[in-house]
Amino acid sequence: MPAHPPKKTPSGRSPVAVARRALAAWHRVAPLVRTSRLKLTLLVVCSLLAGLAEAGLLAVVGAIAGALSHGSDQVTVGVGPASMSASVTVMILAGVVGAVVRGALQVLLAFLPASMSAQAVADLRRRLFDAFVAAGWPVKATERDGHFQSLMTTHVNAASFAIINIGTGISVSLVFLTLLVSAFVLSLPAALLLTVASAGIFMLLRPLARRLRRHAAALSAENIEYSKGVQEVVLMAEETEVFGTSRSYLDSFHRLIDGIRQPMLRTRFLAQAVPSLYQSVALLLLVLALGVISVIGLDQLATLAAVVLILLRALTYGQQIQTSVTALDERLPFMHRLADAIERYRSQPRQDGERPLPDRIDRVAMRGVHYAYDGGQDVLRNVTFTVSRGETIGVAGPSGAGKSSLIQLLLRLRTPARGTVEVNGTDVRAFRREDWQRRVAYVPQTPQLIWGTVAENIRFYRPHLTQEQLEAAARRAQIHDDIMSWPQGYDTIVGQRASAVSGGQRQRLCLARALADDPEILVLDEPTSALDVRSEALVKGSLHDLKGTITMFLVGHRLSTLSFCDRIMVVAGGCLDAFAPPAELSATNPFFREVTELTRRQTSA
Ligand SMILES: Nc1ncnc2c1ncn2[C@@H]1O[C@H](COP(=O)(O)OP(=O)(O)OP(=O)(O)O)[C@@H](O)[C@H]1O
Repeated sequence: MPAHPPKKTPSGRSPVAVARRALAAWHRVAPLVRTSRLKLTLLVVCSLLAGLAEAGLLAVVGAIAGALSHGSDQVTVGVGPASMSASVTVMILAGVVGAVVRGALQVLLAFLPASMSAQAVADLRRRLFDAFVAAGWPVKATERDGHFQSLMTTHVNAASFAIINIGTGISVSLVFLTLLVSAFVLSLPAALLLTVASAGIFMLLRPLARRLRRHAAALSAENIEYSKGVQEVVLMAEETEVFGTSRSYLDSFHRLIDGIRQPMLRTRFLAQAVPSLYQSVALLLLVLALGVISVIGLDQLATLAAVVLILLRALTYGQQIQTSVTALDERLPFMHRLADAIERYRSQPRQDGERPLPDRIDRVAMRGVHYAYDGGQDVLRNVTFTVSRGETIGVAGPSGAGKSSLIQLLLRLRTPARGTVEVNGTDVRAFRREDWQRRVAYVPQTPQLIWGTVAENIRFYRPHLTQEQLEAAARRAQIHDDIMSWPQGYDTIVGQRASAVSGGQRQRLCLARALADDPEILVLDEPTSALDVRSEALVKGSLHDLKGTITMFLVGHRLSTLSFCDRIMVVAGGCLDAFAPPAELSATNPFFREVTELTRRQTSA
């Protein structure tokens, strides 16, 4: 759910509505171009200069044409009541200079939006990534699969084009206005007459333009659905490989593809057709100009030619404004989603403390801890225990009892709703998270490998770890011999889908990762549940060797995994039902007795 309802983009095509939409777009884009203020100012100045250069050039061209048609070698450019005369040669030279200046300004005007866009994309990706990384675990844990990838790629790309559209939009609007003002300055009556006439014709095209905008919005929505679908194709590749690609699976994806076809056809068609119609309007304007000439006579031919040329160019820019607004309409939903995501990540930052962690962690405890997900019912209730340094603790209990939730509180991934997690008698929230992360290690139930070498996987972005430390950790995790048997040893490339690494090897590689920085507390979530017998024996061997040297918390469904623990917590219905050595639990705890009996029967069957 977004942090707040998505802001609705104002609709309509009246100048007020377009201005409101442009403002809404600007509201979204402004934070992205904050670092490019100088470029933005340069864009405005260059646009005004380009408009003036173009208007001047067209006025000179019109005046030269007028002079040549009269057989005169003196060219007069009239600006309102004032006028300026020079020879044809001087005017042609002035025209060449004007054309070169305008060309140079246009190159700059193409460069500036591109440069602002590239800068904004880098800034946006950094902000998004930093916000995600700094967000608390509850936000990350609820992130939909593939959503973050989509934000960082598709959405950011759309935003980059939106910035180009905004830059181009600002530039062409200013050139358009400058040309319009120039036409009025040159000849008020001619400009007024032609503007009113063309505005009337444009009104006739408004329904088409409105339709184009509607289809563009529909296309944008379909594109977002489509990209979600594509993400799932890869994400679910293994499952569909196993379950098979049924007719309904194929049909559902084909429907996504077909859903885009109609809005795309309509948008692309209208995007082509509308500009052509605008060009037809321009031709109509020419015919109209001939009519005006016949009414006001040939005396003012030069000025009139300049006004017609300038207004024709202004029309082209008007059309570009239209194109920019349509493209922005397509891209704004992506920008709203990006802004919502950043807001959501930032709204729940990771909690941190200020005090350094004590040199020795002698005791870890929970006191009256309650926890509930998203304001729901308590899934942990009044959990209280103390564990001493070097103890090996098992965490057992039925499925859904709250074992993983308890472990997540211990890892500081989540914060208790009530009660405290304590270290040496002090609330753990008081201590720096960075210290906690360094001295508390974790091996999740399904550990993940990054795409990189074995050494990079064990080091896991901790550059201070030496090769010797990596190898020592690999030995403790009983994976060193396997690594040495691989062709490139510690330089062998592995990855999440690399077939060279078995499930058991992956588990032991991740155990080596956890051990590499000599943690004082090690938390393992079901470390052997998905392993073959040999891998399970190897992992168990490692854990036996670690016993007593490190404080260990071991979540396990199979009691065989927990049999070597000093004490076992039995979590049931969110409460700590029992906490005692395995032998004592066998005699006193019903859950423990039942599971022991079931395991015994399975083994003897
Ligand atoms: N992210 C979540 N949002 C909402 N409820 C959750 C979430 N994660 C777990 N729960 C609920 O909290 C309760 C405890 O779940 P938890 O995963 O801690 O149990 P568990 O003992 O580890 O289970 P299992 O052995 O099956 O992994 C369950 O009722 C579960 O549905």
